[in-house]
Amino acid sequence: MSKLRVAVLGAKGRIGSEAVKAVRAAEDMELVAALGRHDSLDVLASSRAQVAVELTTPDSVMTNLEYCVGHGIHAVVGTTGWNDERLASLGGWLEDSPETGVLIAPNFSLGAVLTMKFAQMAAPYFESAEVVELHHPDKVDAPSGTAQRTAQLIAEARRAADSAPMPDATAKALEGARGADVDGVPVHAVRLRGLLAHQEVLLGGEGETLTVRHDSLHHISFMPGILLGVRRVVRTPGLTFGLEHFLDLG
Ligand SMILES: NC(=O)c1ccc[n+]([C@@H]2O[C@H](COP(=O)([O-])OP(=O)(O)OC[C@H]3O[C@@H](n4cnc5c(N)ncnc54)[C@H](O)[C@@H]3O)[C@@H](O)[C@H]2O)c1
Ligand SMILES: O=C(O)C1=N[C@H](C(=O)O)CCC1
Repeated sequence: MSKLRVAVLGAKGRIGSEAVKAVRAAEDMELVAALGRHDSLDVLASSRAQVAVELTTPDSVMTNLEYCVGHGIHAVVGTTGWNDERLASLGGWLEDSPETGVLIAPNFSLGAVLTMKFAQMAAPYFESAEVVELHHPDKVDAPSGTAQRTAQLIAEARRAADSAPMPDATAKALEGARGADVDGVPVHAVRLRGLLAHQEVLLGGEGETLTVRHDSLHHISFMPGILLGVRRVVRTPGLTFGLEHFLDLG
């Protein structure tokens, strides 16, 4: 069976350099290109890449994806910065290239995907829910893509259950003290040397709390998800948002 021809964009970055190693080590894949910020995207076409693993920065990801989708190159995207406007642009490009698949995964680690799932399941059963994400201080965006997605899933689950508004008597606060409001869910971001990527979902009800915590301690934690994404995206046209769609989580 022929190997999947894979390119990595952001190949010199923290996660990109780990992805280069993971693709090289995968028996069913061939690393055909490893692009940095100043490399031409035309290397993707000339190297006949079938899948691009996009691990760059929020200011680069859209240009890269427009090129990939326009050239029928499937993409597995870990880069953050997604909003409705960006998703609509991507949707338009995919309409013009209906056989191309794009996976956007706010988090590739299994534990983080499960954290989001558990938070979504638990949210309707508690009065209060807040998200705390903790990352290394070189991260350029806040709150994390994972925390934003987690908050959206909590909000969707609470809406579906017709939950009452969360109790919060705060009448006076320093700006930022209650975190960012993501779809009505407070999200707090910590940046601390020594950390990599961590998240706690705090849920509270009368007389009890539930905390769901996940820790990525090394970038290797994201690799099985990236490789799974590469294998699945080539047979999944259109946009898939979230690695959970490629996992059998019930
Ligand atoms: N989804 C996940 O599981 C996951 C996990 C870790 C990081 N991330 C995200 O991945 C992104 C990268 O994170 P990082 O910590 O590796 O950052 P980083 O700054 O270490 O790496 C980004 C790399 O991309 C390069 N780059 C920028 N523009 C480029 C372009 N046009 N073409 C090719 N390369 C380009 C930069 O020079 C840099 O080397 C961030 O958005 C981060 O939040 C996602
Ligand atoms: O280190 C990062 O940067 C990470 N980014 C993603 C996010 O913003 O959720 C995933 C976790 C690590």
